[in-house]
Amino acid sequence: MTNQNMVISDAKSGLAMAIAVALKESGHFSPAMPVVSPNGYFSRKKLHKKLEANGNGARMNALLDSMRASSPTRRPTDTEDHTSWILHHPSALSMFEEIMRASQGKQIVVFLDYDGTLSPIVQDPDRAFITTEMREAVRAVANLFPTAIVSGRCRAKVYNFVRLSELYYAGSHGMDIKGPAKGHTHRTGNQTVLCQPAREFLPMINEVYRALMEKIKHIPGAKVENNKFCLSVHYRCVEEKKWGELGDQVKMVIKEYPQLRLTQGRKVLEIRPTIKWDKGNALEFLLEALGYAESNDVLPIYIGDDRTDEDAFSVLRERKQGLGILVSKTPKDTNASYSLQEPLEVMKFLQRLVEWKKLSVLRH
Ligand SMILES: O=P(O)(O)OC[C@H]1O[C@H](O[C@H]2O[C@H](CO)[C@@H](O)[C@H](O)[C@H]2O)[C@H](O)[C@@H](O)[C@@H]1O
Repeated sequence: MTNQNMVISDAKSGLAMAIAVALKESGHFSPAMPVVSPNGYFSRKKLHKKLEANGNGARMNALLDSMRASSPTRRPTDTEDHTSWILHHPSALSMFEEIMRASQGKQIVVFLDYDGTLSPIVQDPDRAFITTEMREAVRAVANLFPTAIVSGRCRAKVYNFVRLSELYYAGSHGMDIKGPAKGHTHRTGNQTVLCQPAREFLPMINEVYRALMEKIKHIPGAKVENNKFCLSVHYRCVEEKKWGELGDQVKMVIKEYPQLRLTQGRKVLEIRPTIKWDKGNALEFLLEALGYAESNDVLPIYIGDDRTDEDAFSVLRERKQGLGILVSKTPKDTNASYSLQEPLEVMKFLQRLVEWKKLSVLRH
């Protein structure tokens, strides 16, 4: 990807705009710089004009822009864009044999995001169920490889959806990790893996949860979800004209808490501690707990659909180890190497992994 031709996801274009605004205001913006349009495609001229038209860039609501941009269904994807993106992020199903060849002699460890990866995205977060077939596919994988669910949801909630005691669960974006029930452990023996690096933030998170509930209760469709060590403010069911107001209320509440930060997911604002701990750290923690911290004999496979999964994809890139697989129907800026289109394809990939392992055991 050249500087001139920078492609970025819808979800990130709002942030890119905000960065461009900041650059312009700081005097560092030049029309010659590569930038991104709200369509996900770079047009230096257009953005420069837009900034000019806005006069004082500070008036632009960067958070609202970003919320708007995080709706991947807003524009149809250009076939050409998609074809070129797929060339760089081929389907993990069509490349299955090649992927498996790379795993020769290595221990596969499977990491799975939940929403949008194992369950389809639905309007009501409390009804994001996985199918029985998907559960069975995950169970079969977990019987053959150490397997973890890494989710933004609180651990208890994601466990209630998945209901498989043989898995590792990393809830609250990896800030709450627990190992499988006794009898299902891999190399961790009988030790309970437990990691809660944000424990001291619990009272603060609960306080902010109450404040947010109060502040947004008049906005129809808005919902705050308490994910224990972090909070999710959902706007999927909020009328778009109210998004600005919702964003303002959230910013107003969290400005009183400098130890908390705001990130974004799919039609959701996430409030989490400023500690440097994310899904990437959770992945590293689990590999270490399994005894593969410095090992070359491991092939971690991480499958996820959201921005927060990018932290884990980045870790795999940095380690030059393993496979990041992005679940997406549309081109997105990602650190993943492969793609799958939707949860149904994730299930097929998991089923194939199981078949492949069983066959390779028979062969040896
Ligand atoms: O890391 P994940 O397991 O992907 O969790 C991220 C967030 O997922 C959930 O919200 C998303 O899915 C909902 C159900 O499909 C959907 O209604 C919402 O718009 C999505 O953002 C979950 O409710 C959040 O708490 C998680 O942080």
